[in-house]
Amino acid sequence: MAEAHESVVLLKPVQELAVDCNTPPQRYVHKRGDEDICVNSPVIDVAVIDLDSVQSSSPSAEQELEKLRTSLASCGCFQVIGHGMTDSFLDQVHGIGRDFFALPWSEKRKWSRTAEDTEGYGNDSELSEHQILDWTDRLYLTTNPGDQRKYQFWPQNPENFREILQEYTEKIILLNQVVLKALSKSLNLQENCFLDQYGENSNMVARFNYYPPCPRPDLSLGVKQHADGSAITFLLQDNQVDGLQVLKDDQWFSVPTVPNALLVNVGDQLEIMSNGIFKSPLHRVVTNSERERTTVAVFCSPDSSRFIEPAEDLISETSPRLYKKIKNYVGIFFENYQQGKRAIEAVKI
Ligand SMILES: O=C(O)CCC(=O)C(=O)O
Ligand SMILES: [Fe+2]
Repeated sequence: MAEAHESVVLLKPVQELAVDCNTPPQRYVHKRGDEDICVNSPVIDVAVIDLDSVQSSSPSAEQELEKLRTSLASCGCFQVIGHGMTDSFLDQVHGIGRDFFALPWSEKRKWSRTAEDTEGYGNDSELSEHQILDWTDRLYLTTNPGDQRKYQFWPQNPENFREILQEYTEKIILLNQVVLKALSKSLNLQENCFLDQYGENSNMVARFNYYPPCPRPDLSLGVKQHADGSAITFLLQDNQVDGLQVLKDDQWFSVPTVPNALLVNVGDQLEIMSNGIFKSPLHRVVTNSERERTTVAVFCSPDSSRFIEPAEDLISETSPRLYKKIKNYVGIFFENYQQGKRAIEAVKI
């Protein structure tokens, strides 16, 4: 048991590897040509949507919804402001992640993932010996439903960690509802159309991502290219350091950080529910040699025991149903991910 724990889990944290490292170990190096790692990509213009305005009864609400639809069609994401969270609260959320990763390894490892679990503090899960590992350490925690939390992985250092993550979860639950209603309205659907598929026990997982400086940003990636298996991901970026890139028309673009905004990313499950109108974009994270970067992603999905499917009102003779009715998409996602495949392909009709 102890041995399994050591061999499966305690890959040396990237944060420790990065100390005095001139070049990343081979397991972290992408072959030239497989991943064209361009650190200085052009910046993409991601729309900034004001949720206050979307919810108002003024004519600007329609314009804002139109902007939302256009941005999603163009790059699969948008930035949201008017979400009701103050700068100082978002700083605190970011701060509990930054302060946690600043603790010595001996302290952080008290919340290490174990061989049996996907949650806790650790780095890339090694799924095969050929896998190229991501230049990142993570803290991965189920936050909702509350009775599925595994508090043995929730740090108590910094001491406000649990309290802030609890408050952030409550706010994201509400934000997720507002965003899903706006997305439905932007397609002229009943406002609860997507939300109804979520059920009572929507699933939320928070992932604190820490990217240490990397001596060769041209060789390694913070996160290799992927699409999210969620319905929606809310990403609190690092105000100081960029790194996220999104693929559009076969080209990588940098996603800028907008102060006090959360980046909303379409995941595969919303692609299914919208019958492919909203596309779950491929994205990745590049590194830099100068500065560490910390982000907080919250992945929101319908209750895993419920079936999801394309909204009935989006299906017609001219736009036939494109995806199967399925449940537990996150399970399907990881099964495919392990084989290096995109799960969304497996659920297409
Ligand atoms: O840290 C980032 O900028 C993005 C992370 C990401 O894509 C993920 O956690 O799925
Ligand atoms: Fe992602």
